[in-house]
Amino acid sequence: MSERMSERMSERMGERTTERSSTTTTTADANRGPDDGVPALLSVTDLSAWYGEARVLTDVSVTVAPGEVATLVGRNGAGKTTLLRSVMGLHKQVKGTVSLDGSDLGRRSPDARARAGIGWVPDDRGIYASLSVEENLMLPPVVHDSAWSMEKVYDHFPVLAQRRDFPGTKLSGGEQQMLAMARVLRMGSRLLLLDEPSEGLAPVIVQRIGEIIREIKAQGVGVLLVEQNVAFARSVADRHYLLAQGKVVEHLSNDALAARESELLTHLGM
Ligand SMILES: Nc1ncnc2c1ncn2[C@@H]1O[C@H](COP(=O)(O)OP(=O)(O)OP(=O)(O)O)[C@@H](O)[C@H]1O
Repeated sequence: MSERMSERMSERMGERTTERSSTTTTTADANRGPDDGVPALLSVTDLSAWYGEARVLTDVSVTVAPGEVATLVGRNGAGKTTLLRSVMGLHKQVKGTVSLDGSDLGRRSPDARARAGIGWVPDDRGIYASLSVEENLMLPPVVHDSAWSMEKVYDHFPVLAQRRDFPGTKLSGGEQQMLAMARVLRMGSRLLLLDEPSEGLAPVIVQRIGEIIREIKAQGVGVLLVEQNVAFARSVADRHYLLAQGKVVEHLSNDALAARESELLTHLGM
């Protein structure tokens, strides 16, 4: 693998209020899973982030339990992608704690975080255009014994089996999204960071992506999902963190989000 490709691999593996809330996040909440007795897979505690002098996240705390889907919702610029990038270790100007299975990841590199079980699916999907579907799937290392076999990948994503020899350039947006998700599952990632997986996709493909997220969840994988499409977020997630100006301003159950969907769409520009 060339140095450039290796660098890009690391990037891909790594990467690139109101009081009406039904539940409001506190630091104490962030240290345990959402359900009593369920330890968090991911705990982000009091995370702040900067670009130069500009502070874009302030004391954000979120958790994701195994087999749980939590979303980050909020208008453009709220800090959602920066939070995912910080969890992956791609954004380095941060303060606060990110723990996986109770272990503080400290200053570990994106590559080390990927090896620890965090899978990054960036909004541009990060497919290697010159490589075939199969090569894209085979390139990253297997990092955990829960890694999906190629048979399992093709069983869950039959379209990828049909396209296995196609170069990345010949895939539709939906196929690229499925390939990006399949790639981290083949690695054995236990926590997926998904950045707007429904963006730009036809409704029928969005529906399929939703089915896949529910299947992944049923297998115990945790998902932290950035999503602007509230209906889609509601259809796959258990809980929602509402971000505004770099802060978690509300922590909503799925029912609470549903009850306030039109208000959120109108007032938050989502
Ligand atoms: N590379 C960068 N340099 C400087 N500021 C940045 C950079 N990337 C993002 N920002 C700023 O950080 C803030 C948070 O951006 P971020 O992309 O995390 O928000 P977001 O909620 O994911 O929104 P979007 O969906 O538009 O990406 C915004 O004010 C944005 O302008």
